[in-house]
Order: sequence, then C-alpha cells, then structure tokens
Amino acid sequence: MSIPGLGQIPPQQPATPTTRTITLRPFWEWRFEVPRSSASQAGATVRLTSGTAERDGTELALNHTYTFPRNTKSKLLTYTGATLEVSGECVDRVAQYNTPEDSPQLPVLNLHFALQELRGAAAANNNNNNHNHIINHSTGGNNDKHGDGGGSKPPGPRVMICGEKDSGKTTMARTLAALATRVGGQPLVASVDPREGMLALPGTVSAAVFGTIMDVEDPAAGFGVSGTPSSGPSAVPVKLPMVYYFGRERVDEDVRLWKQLVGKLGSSVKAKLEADEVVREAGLVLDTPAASVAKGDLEVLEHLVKEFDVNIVVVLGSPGIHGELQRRLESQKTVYGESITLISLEKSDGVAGRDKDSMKFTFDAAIKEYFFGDAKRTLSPFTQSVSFDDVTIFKSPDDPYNDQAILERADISAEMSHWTLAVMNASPSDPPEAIQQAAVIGFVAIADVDEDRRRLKILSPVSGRLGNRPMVWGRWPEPYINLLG
Ligand SMILES: Nc1ncnc2c1ncn2[C@@H]1O[C@H](COP(=O)(O)OP(=O)(O)OP(=O)(O)O)[C@@H](O)[C@H]1O
Repeated sequence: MSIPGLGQIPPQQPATPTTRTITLRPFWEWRFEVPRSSASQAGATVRLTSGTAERDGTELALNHTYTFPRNTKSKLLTYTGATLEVSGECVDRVAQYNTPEDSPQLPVLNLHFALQELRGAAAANNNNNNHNHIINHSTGGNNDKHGDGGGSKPPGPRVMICGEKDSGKTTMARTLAALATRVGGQPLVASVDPREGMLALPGTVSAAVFGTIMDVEDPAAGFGVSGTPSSGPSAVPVKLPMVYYFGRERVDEDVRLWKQLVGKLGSSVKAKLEADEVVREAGLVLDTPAASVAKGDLEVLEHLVKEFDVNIVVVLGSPGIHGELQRRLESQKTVYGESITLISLEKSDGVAGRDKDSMKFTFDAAIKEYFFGDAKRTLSPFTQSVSFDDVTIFKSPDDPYNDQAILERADISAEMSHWTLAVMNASPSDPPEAIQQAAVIGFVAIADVDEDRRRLKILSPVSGRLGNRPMVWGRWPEPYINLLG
C-alpha cells in the first residue's frame, strides 16, 4: 500500500548505462525491470555497498556484483537501510514507506513469524512422538506408526498461496521459503501452476525441498532451472525437484490430467513430509495457478487444499476469492483434524504485470537456459542422431478440453522439429496412462527430423544414450527458435 503524497518516485525512462547510487531507508524497496530490448546481453548489475538487502527473502552479499538478465522484473528490499550501486540499463523506482507498517512486506514478515511458531510446535510434537515411541517400545505397548498412541500428529504448516493473476503469489511463496531456509528450516515448496515450471521447464508441476540458499541472479529468483543439477557448475547448491509433465499452459485445458498429476505430486509431498523429520517440521509452501472467483477456479483451489492437506490458505488481493473459499472451507478439517485458516492480504502495488511477450520471453529463456546455461555458466548440450525406430514418442491429445483423451503414439514427422519433449521415468511398454503420470527425468529438444532417412537429431543436456525411455510431446510451450541456431 502506498501513502498518498509519499507514494513512489514515478518510473523513470531507461537510464543510460552509467553507474548510479541508490540509497534506501529501512523497508524501502528498489523496484526494477531490465528491458527485454536491452542492448546489453548482461542486463543490469547491482552491488550492495552498505547495509543489508535481499531479493525475495534471499540476502545479497556485501560488495558482490550481481547481474540481472534481460526481462527480470523484481525488487530489492532492505530492513536496515542500504546503499546500492547500479549500472546498466533498467527502469527503476524506489518505493518509500514512512513506517514499516506502511510496507507491503510487513504482513509477509508477520506471516513468516507465525509460520515459525507453528514449525516450533511441530518440532515439539515430533519430539513428543519420538519420546512416546521410546516409551511404547520399552513398555512393549501397541506401537502405532507415529508412536503417539492416537493417530498422527500434523507436520508443520502447509500453506497454500492463491490469488488473481499477477498478485505476487510466486514472490510470496519464494520469500516464505527463503525466510524459512535462512533460519535453518527445510520446507517443501510445490508449484502446480504449469506456467511457472518451478525448477523445471514450463508445462510441468513440481516440488522440491528448499534447504539451501537460492540464486539471487536467476530471472526466477531461485525457482528457475539454474537451481537444478546440470553438467556445469552451479552458483548455489542445487535442488532436486520431483517433476510431472502436463504439457499444456492452463489447468482448464485438461483438468482431469492436471488433477491426476497433482494427486501424484501430493502423494510425493506427503511421503516426503512423513519420511524426513526436518522437512516435516518446516511443512509446505504451495504456489497455485492464477484464479478468479469462477466456480472452476475455486474447485481447483479446493481440490488442492485436499490433495496437499493444506491448513493455511493465503489469498492475495482478492476479497472475492477469500470470501468464496471461506464459505467452502469453513466446515472442512484436514486429515489431522485441523481447521483450515484463511488469511486475506493486500497485493503489493509493486507486483509487475507481465504481458504475453514478456511471458513468452520467460518461457523461451527457461528452455534455452536448460540446454545452454546462462551468462554465468555455459552448458554444452549433446546432439545425437537416432533412428525413428529406436525412440518411442507419445503425444498429448490434440483436442484440449476433451478429458477422455489420453496419450497416443506419435507418428514422427517434421512437425516435431524444435519442440521440447519430456523424458519419462517409465517403460515404452507401460500403458499410456502410466507413462503420462510418470515422473519426468529430463527434457530433450528435437533439433532436426529427416523424414527421408527416418532419423532424428536430438539435443540433450547430458551425454549418453537416451535409453529405453518413452518421451512425451506436449502441446505447450510451442517452439520458438531452432535451439541450434
Ligand atoms: N514489490 C515488487 N516490486 C517489483 N516487482 C515485484 C514486486 N513483487 C513482485 N514483483 C514482480 O512481479 C512479477 C509478478 O509477480 P509474481 O510472479 O509473484 O506474481 P504471480 O501472482 O505469481 O503471477 P502469476 O499470476 O502469473 O502466477 C514478478 O516478476 C515479480 O518478481
């Protein structure tokens, strides 16, 4: 929220690439966008020269030069005051707040502290469970799975973040995860928004444990593919995501498949929460697709609450969604018998809208980065030539919205050129449903199709034969360039 009169310094035109100094007082935000058209491939660079500052919860190191690539839209925030040295081309403004109470960050911090309390309670429960377990064991008592003699105790908070398009959902998910990690927690983070492609390519749903620092320079601020294992060095410790392939942009294009994949992801998340005590204490942060008060969207959100045993729902900037969800969830309980708490927060006025071109740039950049790396680490993908007869490719049904349609064997043709395919952890002889719902082990791109010689040129991020894995050709995102130039 901005205070009339205090508000913000109006946006400035792209600055000429000279070095500037930005001074921030506590709780002020430096909001910036690196233009897609920036002449410099490197984008803008920023150095924190005094004080402390962070990007979406991850702290910047003092005197380190950070490079933000083209199309980055984000903010740096300080709690203590900071001086930044900025060079390169970017459109920026400073959001000034007279008191911390005026800052849109304060509710986020308060939420984080409330979650920490719940995590503390979950840890105490865990200790109790362990204690009971020992007692049960030593007295030869009936030793139930959780050792608490009366059903399982809940894990730490499972927080779902929802709201309309461009309401700051992903930013909040990332910030909550980073703040938890900073105090030693290891939360699970899941994204079921196919447009997000967290730690994977667009068109997927995924989850990962975030126990280590995120990459500040990543265009997706730590949610991008640069945070996953690759053949090159990594700026930060990598995360190991569980990924499922949807192959479409919007949930409503195939609600049935999306629900199946979300069911798989939910089971993986619950198994992880069950198996790992540290993760169990920290709980889950769940990022969701943009929603409206339309019935279908509310059903999707309600479905997620069940699949992930969500006990806290944060609604950003939409009293309408908040009211409707409140009505739907007020009488519901989680499997642990908890009520579901709804929290309505205002959306920050800093959230940047992203038009079609900006999103397309983001999707394309993620694919390019997966195969070729970024300015900091160049990856060298491998090309291999394979016979049509040595690969098994399935394609998502052409007809969206037909929820009876399933994967079918694809006739390999030039139409596949430049598409990115998901490689599934399944066998080609598995039923199509099993292949569709298998975990993704990686992605390849079709560099060339020679129909006369019946050979495909395939680009993959690692060397070695593809092996006997089925691949799935989705319907989105459509290829934009020949990755090999
Ligand atoms: N306070 C802020 N100042 C500047 N940029 C911001 C701020 N908050 C968020 N952003 C940027 O705004 C963009 C949109 O934010 P975000 O991705 O969190 O929204 P979203 O609700 O998840 O979007 P979608 O509806 O597409 O899923 C991102 O580029 C993000 O970095």
